[in-house]
Amino acid sequence: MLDAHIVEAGYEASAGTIRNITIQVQPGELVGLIGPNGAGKSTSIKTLLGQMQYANYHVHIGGNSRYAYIPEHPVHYDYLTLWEHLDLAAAVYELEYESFRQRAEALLRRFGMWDVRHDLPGSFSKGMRQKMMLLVGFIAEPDMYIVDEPFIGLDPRATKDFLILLEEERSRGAGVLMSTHVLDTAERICDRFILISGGAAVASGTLADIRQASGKPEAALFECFDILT
Ligand SMILES: Nc1ncnc2c1ncn2[C@@H]1O[C@H](COP(=O)(O)OP(=O)(O)OP(=O)(O)O)[C@@H](O)[C@H]1O
Repeated sequence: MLDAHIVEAGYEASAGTIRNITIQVQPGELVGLIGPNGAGKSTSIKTLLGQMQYANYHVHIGGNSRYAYIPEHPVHYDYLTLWEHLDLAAAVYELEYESFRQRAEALLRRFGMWDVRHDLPGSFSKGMRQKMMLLVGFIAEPDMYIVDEPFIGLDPRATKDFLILLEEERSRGAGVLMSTHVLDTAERICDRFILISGGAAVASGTLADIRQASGKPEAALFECFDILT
């Protein structure tokens, strides 16, 4: 489980860009971090990961939990092939080789990347690089996924495969924190939401809680989003 309270964080000590955000994710739960451009979603995620230059926060990732971070913008090593990226992740997570190999093959085939496993990411399209990030994240079967805007760049088939895989991982007990702008999908798949606007949490809870905060008991998530941000 993930339990975090961010008092304040930002790019400079003099100007905190986010403040007072509490993020909790239980095993098997999918929590959506939503908010307009520049609201502070990525900053919140980078704070959890200890990547912000200036941050005053408390974060606890339960027990010996392993987590995977799937970044919004793909990051890769130019001279490692797709397979070598997976192999590197397997080494970092200390996976047993044979089970790693089987899982890697299954994931690569599932996402249509088996035939390009020995290619360098420089030859991949944007969406293929994004898929590579998903595969690197999924390879270790971690206890917690922290995913920053996964949908931009994925085609409908990859989006569907990603959502099915996420569901499987959740039923195994993995928790997920996911930032996204794709509100109709978020409404369908998230258990709870944290709505961030202007660097602070303006509402959080289930869809019913968010509706209540927006004063519209029947509204879709995007209508609540419009009212609250
Ligand atoms: N590298 C940076 N240097 C300085 N300020 C930054 C930097 N990146 C983001 N910011 C500022 O931090 C604030 C929060 O940005 P953040 O990237 O967390 O927003 P976001 O909610 O993830 O937005 P988006 O939906 O556009 O990805 C914004 O005001 C932004 O201008």
